[in-house]
Parts: sequence; C-alpha cells; structure tokens
Amino acid sequence: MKFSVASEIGELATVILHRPGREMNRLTPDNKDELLFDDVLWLERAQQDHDQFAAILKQRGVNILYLQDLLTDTIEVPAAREYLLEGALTPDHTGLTAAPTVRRWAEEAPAAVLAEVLIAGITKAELLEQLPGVSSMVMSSIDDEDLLLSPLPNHLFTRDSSSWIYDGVSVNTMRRTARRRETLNYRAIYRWHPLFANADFPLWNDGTLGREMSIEGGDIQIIGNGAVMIGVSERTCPQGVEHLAAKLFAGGIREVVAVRMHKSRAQMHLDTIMTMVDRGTFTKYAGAGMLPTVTLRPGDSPDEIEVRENAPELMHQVIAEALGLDEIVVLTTPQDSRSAAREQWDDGANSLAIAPGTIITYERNVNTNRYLTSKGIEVLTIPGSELGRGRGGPHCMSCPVLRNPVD
Ligand SMILES: NC(=O)NCCC[C@H](N)C(=O)O
Repeated sequence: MKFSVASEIGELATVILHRPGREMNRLTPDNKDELLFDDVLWLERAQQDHDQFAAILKQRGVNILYLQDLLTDTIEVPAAREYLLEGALTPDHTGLTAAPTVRRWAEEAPAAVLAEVLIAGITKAELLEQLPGVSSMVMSSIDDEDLLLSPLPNHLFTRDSSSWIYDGVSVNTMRRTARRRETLNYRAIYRWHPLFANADFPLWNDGTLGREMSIEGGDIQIIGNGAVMIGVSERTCPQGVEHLAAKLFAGGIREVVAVRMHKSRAQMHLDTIMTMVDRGTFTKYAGAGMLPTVTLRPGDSPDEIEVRENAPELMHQVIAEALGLDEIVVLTTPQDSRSAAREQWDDGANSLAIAPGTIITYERNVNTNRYLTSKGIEVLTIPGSELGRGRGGPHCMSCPVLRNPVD
C-alpha cells in the first residue's frame, strides 16, 4: 500500500481514527486537567458520536484504520510485543518485585487484551483479575482502583502524535507527559504492522527526543506545493520545528512556514485557529489575528537552513507564496467576538477536509458552518458535545495516511 499526504484537501482515501474506549472512563474531575481534558466524558455517547464521524467518512469512500486494531495486529509480532512491553510495562509502573510476573503474563496475554491495556492503562484490580495472587510491596500499598499504567485518553486525537507529511511520517515529540506514551504505540505500528513494515517511507522523526524538541501534529499542516505550515505554539517549540524542517529538506520538501502563535490552552495547536478547506482557501478564527511567520528553506549546504522573518501583516501573503499563489482566501465568520471565541473553543476552525471544498465539522458551530456553506463549502456535521470535551475536533481526531492528489 502507498502512503502519501501531499495536501490538506486532496480526496481522503485512508485515515487512522481511534474510537474512544475504556481510557475515557479513567477521567475524573480530579485528574482531568493532568490528562488534558476540560471535563469528564460520557463514553457511550462519545462512541455513538464517533461512529457518526466514521459513518460519514465511510459513505464518502474513506478507508478507516482503527488505531486499536492496528496496535492489536502489531502485538502479534513477537518483536513488537517485546518492544512495547519494554517501553510501557516497566518496573517504574508495576514495581520491581511484581515486574517479572506481570511481564510473563503480558508476554502471553491475547494481543487484543494487551492493546487495550496499552491504551486504557490498568488498575490494580484489573491486574489482579488477570493475575490472581500477584503480590508485592507496590500491590500492597495501593488501592484497587489505582492505576499501575496510566491511560491515554488523548489517543482520540490521532493526528497529534503521528503526522504523514508528503511521503513520510513524523511520530511526533509530545510536549505533555500525559501524551508522551502515545508515540510508543505509533512507533511499534509503523515498524512492525504488516501494512507498514513492508512499505518504504521516510520516518521524518521517531518521537524519542526530549520535550524541549517538542512538535505536535495539530501544529502541522501539509498545505501542498511541497510546503508545510507549522505552528510554534503552546505545544510545538521552534527547536522541534527546526529539527523536523532539516529532515524534511533532506527528503526533498521545499519550504516550511512557521507561524508564531499565542500560547494558550484554547489555541494549543495551529489547527485550533485555522484549517484548509479548499484550494488556496482557509477557515480562520477571527481572534487569531495576523501572526508573525518565519519562512524556512533549504540552505546552500545540507547543514544550512535559510531563514526569513516575516511581519505579522504578511501572514496570508507568505502562505500564498508558499502555495505558489498570488493570494489565499481566508474565510473568517462575521460574528461578535464572544460568539467567535465560543465557536473557536468548540473547535469551529478545526475542520477536516475530505475533498477540496468538502469538510467535516462539529454541528454546534452554527455561525461558522452557515458562513462556510454560504461561501460554497460543503459542510458535513457531526455531534461534538462529548468528543469535544478534550478540546479537539474532526481535524485533530484524524490522521490521514493517504490522500489523492489535487488536480
Ligand atoms: N490538534 C488538536 O488541537 N488536538 C487536540 C488535543 C486535545 C488534547 N486534549 C490535548 O490537550 O492535547
């Protein structure tokens, strides 16, 4: 199978999604902030809403790969299981004494059980169900409901920890502790899953660098024409952008436009304030304003990167230039600033294009959806009241691996 994402808007052929699961039931009012959620979530409704998202994609001919299935198949490969256990089920989690017993269990556990553990985490009581009688200082000192392995509720946002950029993939270097382990699962999938193991593609980044080199997929947009737009944000630091840019340039990518964003929870990634909806056309949150950009291009030698700083008022022009266009169209919904801020908070600008001019958004952003429709964009909506509680919309909840070229 071929993997290639050469634009944000080409007809979507294959995408990785994660249907929310038991990891969501780990969220409580006390731990939600640490786990990067703004509220607890009603799992069954979130699953129904996610299924609607998947149904629209399927109706439009998109092939869906579910992350948990990919992980399950990957675990069937002995070397992958070993790698995942080395990375996730260490004595740091289970304690030194229980570790060998837990490890022996995990070496034999059905792949589907282990995949769920790697995503949803495991409590002491759940471990005891699998391993009655396992005893240790750690097991005696924690409560039944305490987690020995933490959950990964943000795997829902499949784009953030993995980005296909042109013909290669970046397993991203996550900023926050709550998301760092997501990359382990993706690394194993891309290395050992039969779909990817036999394919030849560059790994732009393997996600193993320290958080001071962080770069997250919500900040990465493959705008096309050999260019990539990357937000320097609450999550992505300039060091991370420079590192990725160097790899991309060595692989033939032509240009990176870095957008210097305001650092805030509401605008944690570039795709919370703007996404591409059609050829040369973006939806953009009014409150984002014009932002300074830095244009990066390959330098004269492989070690050099040519850097050009651009004033905020040139933002749209710089993006147009990267696309080889005279100008871009920026669709900003005319509405009062409170309304705009509310719709931005609810991922109004976070649309997923499934073809040029056809996007999926949350239904609740009625002003933005109406405006985009009036501008000729086909807007397909899904419910977002539960899914959005982690602050992410259709763009974040999807990791495209194959898009057809835009003519
Ligand atoms: N691209 C995105 O904006 N993703 C949303 C990430 C939400 C997640 N709860 C986080 O804080 O990382």
